[in-house]
Amino acid sequence: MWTELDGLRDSAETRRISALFEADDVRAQDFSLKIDGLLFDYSKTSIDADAKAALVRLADVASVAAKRAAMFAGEKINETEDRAVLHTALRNLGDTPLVVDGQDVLPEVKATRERMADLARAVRDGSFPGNGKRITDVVNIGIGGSDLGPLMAVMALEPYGDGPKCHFISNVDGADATDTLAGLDPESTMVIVASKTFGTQETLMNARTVMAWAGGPDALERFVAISSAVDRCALFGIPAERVFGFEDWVGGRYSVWGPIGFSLMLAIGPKAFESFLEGGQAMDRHFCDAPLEENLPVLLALVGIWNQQVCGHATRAVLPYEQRLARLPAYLQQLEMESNGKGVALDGSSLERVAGPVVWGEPGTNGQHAFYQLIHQGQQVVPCEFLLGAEGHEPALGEHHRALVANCLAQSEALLKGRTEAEARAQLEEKGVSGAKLDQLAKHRVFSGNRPSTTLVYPRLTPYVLGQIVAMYEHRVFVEGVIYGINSYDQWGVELGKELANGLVPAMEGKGAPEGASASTVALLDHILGMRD
Ligand SMILES: O=P(O)(O)OC[C@H]1O[C@H](O)[C@H](O)[C@@H](O)[C@@H]1O
Repeated sequence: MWTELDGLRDSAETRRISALFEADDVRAQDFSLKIDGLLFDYSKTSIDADAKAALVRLADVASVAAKRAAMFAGEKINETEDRAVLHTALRNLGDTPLVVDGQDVLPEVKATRERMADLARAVRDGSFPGNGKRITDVVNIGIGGSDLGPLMAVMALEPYGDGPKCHFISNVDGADATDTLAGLDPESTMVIVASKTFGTQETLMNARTVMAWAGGPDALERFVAISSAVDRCALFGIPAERVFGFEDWVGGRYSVWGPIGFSLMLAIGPKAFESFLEGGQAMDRHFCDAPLEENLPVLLALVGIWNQQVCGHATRAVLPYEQRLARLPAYLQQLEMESNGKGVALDGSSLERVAGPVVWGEPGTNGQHAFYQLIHQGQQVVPCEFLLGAEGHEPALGEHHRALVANCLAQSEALLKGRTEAEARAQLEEKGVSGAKLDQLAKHRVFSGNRPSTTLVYPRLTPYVLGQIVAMYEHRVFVEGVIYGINSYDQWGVELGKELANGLVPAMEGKGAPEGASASTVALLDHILGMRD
């Protein structure tokens, strides 16, 4: 399956991206895609026509189209957990039945969304709780997929946030609850306990702490629970009318579209939330209908595969030139690395290739003043994914947005072109530097260039556009997972640490280290216990 691509490695290694532009006047058009207001430019990569054809064939041979159909049809493609993968149903606003295990799942999804919208409207217009103070603040307690999606989206859509202010508690570190609750009034704060399993240690501990802060069980009237284990919510004391359930075919890191997104719905209102869903659904339609070579999530995945498997780049940086997407890299770290950071194929055999790169990033322009040094001159190449809005939300600050765009475009240009030693020397000579100093300094000012990047331009970060972008990344993960032959929808790799942590809690209470603990862990425990009062 990989032979054709592997055969392109040698030519890819010697090729310069700038030469591809010199040889092809329309490269920028041929290696970019425009759909529904989005422009995805992948011309600043080393992919040429042969490489693109080989990549598309790879997707074809891997049966991306058939597996995509199976996912959307509700087949149990999450084989290790025997589940369907249907987060797309949460943003399916149509009426065509979607049958899973003999039942159309859409009416229930819609009914839950309507119940959420009713409560959200009541909170936002002040009619909830009715007998007390108006809700001004919302605290979402959750972690991983029950935190990162809504947190990222609430922040991204701040200009649409005309509802209560949302806060997020995730870390089991008591500092998170302490600092988040500081200054909040329990009587005007709604608390959302969000956990797919309703069994996550951090979330339940934080929920108990926040309940005590709010005034004990009486405060439960301002609590909401979100879970796919609704019976456990009742045990916690949250009444059924404020419990929003979802099915196990929604993976945690894919769950922002449904009840887990309730904080977002409270912040921006049900109408704007629906627009977020519409953006996601539009991307679903494009993903299902467009041919592989003109399919945005497919191309995004293939560029990633090229960079990692052919060019050997082990990481990728996500660099949004949009301050409000500051948490997008963290969100994508879970989405991509928890989904595709695997070592075995679906059938249990070891993967022959390393699947799933390390994903990291920060918003521009801040990153420029921190780690871009390595990106430009470090010896390991980091493919960069730039995201950029053609317009911002601050028309009065147009100067800022112009500078933002200029910086983003300048970075991909610098990565592509670099600076030769001759150019560096000429610049220094102009400044009057000469002799040995010139020889030395010129070397430090050389940029190899030829470093790949992609740029996604969107019109403006609206709820619809955010929906498009998030769904695009979800489908990229799917395509990469299919090509690697893995199950992108389980996460067994997080379990061992949880089990060991449970065993270590008693040790922290002075009951001795668990049997079999390593000498290092025993010594660390002794040291920590010895330092405590
Ligand atoms: O939503 P919860 O059931 O509380 O799970 C929260 C998170 O915990 C886990 O350990 C998983 O690695 C994540 O995929 C999940 O999103």
